[in-house]
Amino acid sequence: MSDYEDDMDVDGPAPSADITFSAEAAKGKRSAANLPVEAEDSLPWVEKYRPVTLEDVSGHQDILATINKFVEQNRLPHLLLYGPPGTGKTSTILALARRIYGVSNMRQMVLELNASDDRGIDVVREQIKTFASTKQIFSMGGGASKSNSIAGFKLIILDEADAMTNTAQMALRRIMEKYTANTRFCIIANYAHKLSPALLSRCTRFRFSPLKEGDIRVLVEKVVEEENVKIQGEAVDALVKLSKGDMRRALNVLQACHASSTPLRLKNEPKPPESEIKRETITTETIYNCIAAPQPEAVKEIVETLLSTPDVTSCLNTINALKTTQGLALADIITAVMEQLTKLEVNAEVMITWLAGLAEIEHRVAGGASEMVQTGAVVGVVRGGVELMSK
Ligand SMILES: Nc1ncnc2c1ncn2[C@@H]1O[C@H](COP(=O)(O)OP(=O)(O)OP(=O)(O)O)[C@@H](O)[C@H]1O
Repeated sequence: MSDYEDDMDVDGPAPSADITFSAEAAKGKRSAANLPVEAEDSLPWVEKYRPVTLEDVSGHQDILATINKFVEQNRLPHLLLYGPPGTGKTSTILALARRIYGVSNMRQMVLELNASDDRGIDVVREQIKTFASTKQIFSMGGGASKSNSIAGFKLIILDEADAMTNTAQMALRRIMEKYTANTRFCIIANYAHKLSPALLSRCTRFRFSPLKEGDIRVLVEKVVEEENVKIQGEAVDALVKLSKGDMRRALNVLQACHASSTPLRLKNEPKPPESEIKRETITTETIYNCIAAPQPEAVKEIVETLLSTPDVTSCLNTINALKTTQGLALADIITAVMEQLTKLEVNAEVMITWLAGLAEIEHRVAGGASEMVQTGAVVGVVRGGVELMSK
């Protein structure tokens, strides 16, 4: 679009040596594509399997189609990518930057800042100013084409922008206006409602929803094959379900379970060939333990006891015994119990008692209330609903 193309100005002072910027340095996020093979071995899988191109990003077809259209039309508005963690916001913008600039030019053209750093907006402003005003010293190449004029814009990625104060957001608004001539901003946040309306109105918004189980499964199965993970089919099902749309969580849990299923090696012992490593099989139980989610049998026992035992003390003892033996947190028990209760066919009054009661307890637990007292409250709420049934 012409309003983006006309006002490019890449002249300015020579690059300053003292600013630190890198497309992928923030939060230790690095692309496996740029690393030597030996280093890849010790990489967390979330980095090793981070999408390199936009085609590698799972799910979010509509968003990817629109972003691809922007590139084809030589148009790059300011972007806001928001949504829950581990859904591919950072990966998408890095893949887009790679597509626009090519790997070799990214260092010069992309500045990634973590907006929640406590360096303050003044430092951020200074970094942006220096970055935006430095001259572009590369000749287009390495994937970027000369006719592709959006490659002339610098890209500033502001991660975790929702952690910025209101004052910082106001300052950012000004900064965005000032450097629009040769710079585009991509704001990344978990919650759009924590961003000021003034910032929101300057960006084209994309909501990254939790990934579908099918999308998570495809990558998990690929990693299982490539890393020789020994895992039961049902354990993959449990992993995909318990990840709740968070791909980072799925890969981290899989890697942790794989590591714990691999026999320990002595410090100087060389790594044996893959075929000789005797790993234990990862089971559903391993996955539940690693995620620290209550095992389905434990939840079943808790729910059955709560529904069928009028003796409140006995209910409390059952929950407390399971909490101790399985190391469960009350917050996780509440979520699991609620999931089970909502599957029951009961009248509206009972269901409202359960839902409203458990929601309140969860809120209190999140605010630091005593687990012991709140465990009693769970028993009270569920039994209260059961008593209503018999009226
Ligand atoms: N849509 C996806 N397709 C493929 N891999 C993904 C996707 N989403 C997340 N991942 C995996 O999870 C890791 C974390 O993803 P990413 O950093 O893009 O998430 P994010 O949405 O930016 O999360 P946060 O809000 O916590 O910063 C990636 O390195 C990648 O391995």
